[in-house]
Amino acid sequence: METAERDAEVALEQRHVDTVYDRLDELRDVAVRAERDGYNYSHARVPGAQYERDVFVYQAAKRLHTLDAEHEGLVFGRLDLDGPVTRHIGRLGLRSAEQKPLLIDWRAPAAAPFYQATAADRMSVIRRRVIRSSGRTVLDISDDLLDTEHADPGETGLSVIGDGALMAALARARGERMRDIVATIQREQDEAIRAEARGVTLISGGPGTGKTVVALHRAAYLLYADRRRFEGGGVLVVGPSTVFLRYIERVLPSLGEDAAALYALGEFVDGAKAVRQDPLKVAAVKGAGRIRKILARATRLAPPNAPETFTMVYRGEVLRLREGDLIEARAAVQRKNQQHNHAVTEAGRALLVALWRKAKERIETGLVPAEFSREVGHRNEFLEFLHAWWPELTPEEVLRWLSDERRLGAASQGMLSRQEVSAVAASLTEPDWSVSDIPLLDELAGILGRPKRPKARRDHDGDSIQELTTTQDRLYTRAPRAERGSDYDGYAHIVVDEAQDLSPMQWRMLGRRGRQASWTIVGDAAQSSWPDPAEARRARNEALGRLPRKEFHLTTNYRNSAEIFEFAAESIRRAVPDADIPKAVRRTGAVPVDLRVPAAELTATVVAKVAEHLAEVAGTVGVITPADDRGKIAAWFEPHERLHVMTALESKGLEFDAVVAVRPDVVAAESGPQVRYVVFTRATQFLTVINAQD
Ligand SMILES: Nc1ncnc2c1ncn2[C@@H]1O[C@H](COP(=O)(O)OP(=O)(O)OP(=O)(O)O)[C@@H](O)[C@H]1O
Repeated sequence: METAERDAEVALEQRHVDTVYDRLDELRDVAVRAERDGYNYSHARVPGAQYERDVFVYQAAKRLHTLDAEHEGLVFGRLDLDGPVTRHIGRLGLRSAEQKPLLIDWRAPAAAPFYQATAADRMSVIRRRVIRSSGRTVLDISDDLLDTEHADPGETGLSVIGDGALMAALARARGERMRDIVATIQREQDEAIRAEARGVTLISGGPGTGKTVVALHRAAYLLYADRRRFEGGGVLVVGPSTVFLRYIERVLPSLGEDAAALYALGEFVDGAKAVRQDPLKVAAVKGAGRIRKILARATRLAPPNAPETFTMVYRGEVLRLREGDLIEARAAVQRKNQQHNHAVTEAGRALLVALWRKAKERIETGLVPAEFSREVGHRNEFLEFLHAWWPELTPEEVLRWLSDERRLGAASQGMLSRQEVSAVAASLTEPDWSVSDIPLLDELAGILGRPKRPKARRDHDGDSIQELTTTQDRLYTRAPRAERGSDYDGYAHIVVDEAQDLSPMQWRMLGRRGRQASWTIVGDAAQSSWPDPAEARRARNEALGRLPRKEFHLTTNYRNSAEIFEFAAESIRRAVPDADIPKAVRRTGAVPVDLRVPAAELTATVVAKVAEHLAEVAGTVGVITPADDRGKIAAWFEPHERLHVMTALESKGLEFDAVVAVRPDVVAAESGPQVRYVVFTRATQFLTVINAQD
C-alpha cells in the first residue's frame, strides 16, 4: 500500500482521535468541578445536604474514574456503513457538546457489526477499520473490506489499508498482565460475549481460544447491558490461583468496569487465604462430596478439651454428671438438629435436665423444676461449665481437630482407608491452609452456623467515618470484595474460569454464593487435573440448579504458534483421543525443541536455554516445573523481571513468549498428561522441552 495514502488515512483518524480526547478533557473538567462543588455544598449545613453531597460527589468521582481508566487506546475502530454512515468505536461512549455521537461504546448494539459482520453477512458494513494508538497518537490502521462487490475504492471513496490487525495483536510480546482484546474480538467470541445474561452460559474450547478473555469481556458487557442489576448484586469472577488473578485483574478496569470481585479458589474464607496445593491424593479426598459426611460427624464429636464430668452442690447435696450422662446430654442436643453455634441454649437445657435427674435422686422434698432451672441455670459455675462443654466453634478449629488421626478415623469410620486417614491428617498439621481446605472451612461454616456474638466493626465501614474520608477516597480505596465479604451470597453473575478443575466441594462453595446468579462457565476438559470429572459434573449441576443453559464453542487457538500447538496436540491426542483440538492460526517457523539429557546435565541445559530465550524474546519467559522441584529450579537463576519459575499447576491460564518445560514427563506421571498439555500450551513463540534420562 502506498505510504502517502496510508499517511493520509492515519492523519484523518488522528483528527478524529484529537476531537475525542478534547471532548474527554472537557468532560473531565466538568467532573472535577462537579466534585469540588459537591464539597462546597457540604458546607451549606442544610438538612439532607450531607446525603445529597455524597451522591453528587460519588457520581462525579465515578465518572472521573471511568474517564481516566479509558484513556489508553480510547478509539480503536471505525465502521463505514451503507448510507454512507461512519461510526467510531471505542472503550466508552462519548457525544459532542451538540450531542452528536463521537464514539460508540464497543458493547452498544450499534457497535456489534464491528465484531459480527463478515463478507457473507456484512450487516451494512462496507469497511471495518482497526486503529492502533499509543496514548493520543494514532500509530497505524488496518482495514477489512466487506463489500467486495464495491471493492473499487473509486466507487465507495474509501481507501483500504493493510490487513491483519489480529495477526499483529497476536504476534505482540506478552507482558505481566493480560491485555484486553476489544479491538480484535472475533465473531464466534463476540457471540459468547453478547449472549443473553439469563441462565448459564457454557463456553468450551481448547487451549488459547480466548476463553478467559471472552469471559472477562462478557462480564464487562453484562455490566454495560444491565448496569443496575449487575452492579447492584455484583459480578464474581473466580480463577484458579492468585497468580492468575494478578495476571487478569487489569483487564476488567481497562474495560471500564470495577464492579466485579475477583477471587481465587483459595480466597473464599476471610482470614484463611490459601495458596498451597495438597498432593493430588489428599486433594482428591478433600474435594470429593463424601467429605461432607465426615465433616458433619466431626462437628458432633465432643471438642478435644471439653470437660468430661461436672460436679456442683445444690441444697447441700453433691450433683455429679459423669461421662455417660454428658454423652447422653450431647446426643439429646444433637437430636434437635440445630447448628452447633446456635444450640447453646438447647445444650444448657439438656444439662439442666441431666442435673434435675440427679437432684431428684438425692433430694426428696421441696423440689420445683422451674425454680431449680432458674437457680442453677444462673450460677457462674454452671455457665462456665456449659461454655466449656459446648463452646462456640470456628470452622478452623474443627478442621484442625482432624489433624489428629484418631479423631479423623472416628469421624470417617468406614469411609476412608487407613492410608487416606494418615495422609489427610498429616496435611492438616501444616501451619497454613491448602486450596482444597478452603471449601471444607466454608462447608463447616454452614454446618456450625455463624457465632451470635456481635461482629467487630470494620474501620472502612462507610457511614461511621463519613467525616474522615471523602466519597472519592472510598470509591478509589474500596475493594469491592471487602465490602461484600467473602461469604456474600447475593451475586448477580458468577464467572468461573478453568472450570474443568473444580472439585465437587469447590462447586458447592460457589453454589452457595450464586443462588440468585446467572453464570458464565468456561473450561476445557482436556486440560483437567481433577480425577473424577463425573462427580464434579454432578456437583456443578447441583450448584446451577434448573437454570436454562446455552453453549458456545471456540475453535481457534490465538495463543500458540501453529508449530507449538501441533506438538502439544500430538501429546494430548495419545492420552485423550477425543480432546477438543482448536486450530492455531499463526505460523512462525520456530519448531519446538524436544531434548532428553543426562540427569547431570539438566541444570546446565535449562540455564542455557533460558538465557537463550531471554535474549530472543521481548516479553516473558516461563520455566515450568514438576510440583516438588520449583524451589530447587528457581534457585538456578538470578532474579529477572521477565523470568517466571512456577509449577505446572500454577501455570494454568497463563502464557509466556517462551516456555522451558522442565521434566514434563514427571509432571505427566504426577498429575496426568492433561497437565503436561497445559504446560506445552503456555508458549506463544518458543517452546523448549527438557526431560532427564534416568
Ligand atoms: N480476538 C482476539 N484478539 C487478540 N488476541 C486474542 C483474541 N482472542 C484471544 N486472544 C489472545 O489469545 C491468548 C489466549 O487467550 P485466553 O488466555 O483467554 O485463552 P484460554 O482459552 O483461556 O486459554 P487456556 O484454556 O489455554 O488457558 C491471550 O493472549 C488472548 O489475549
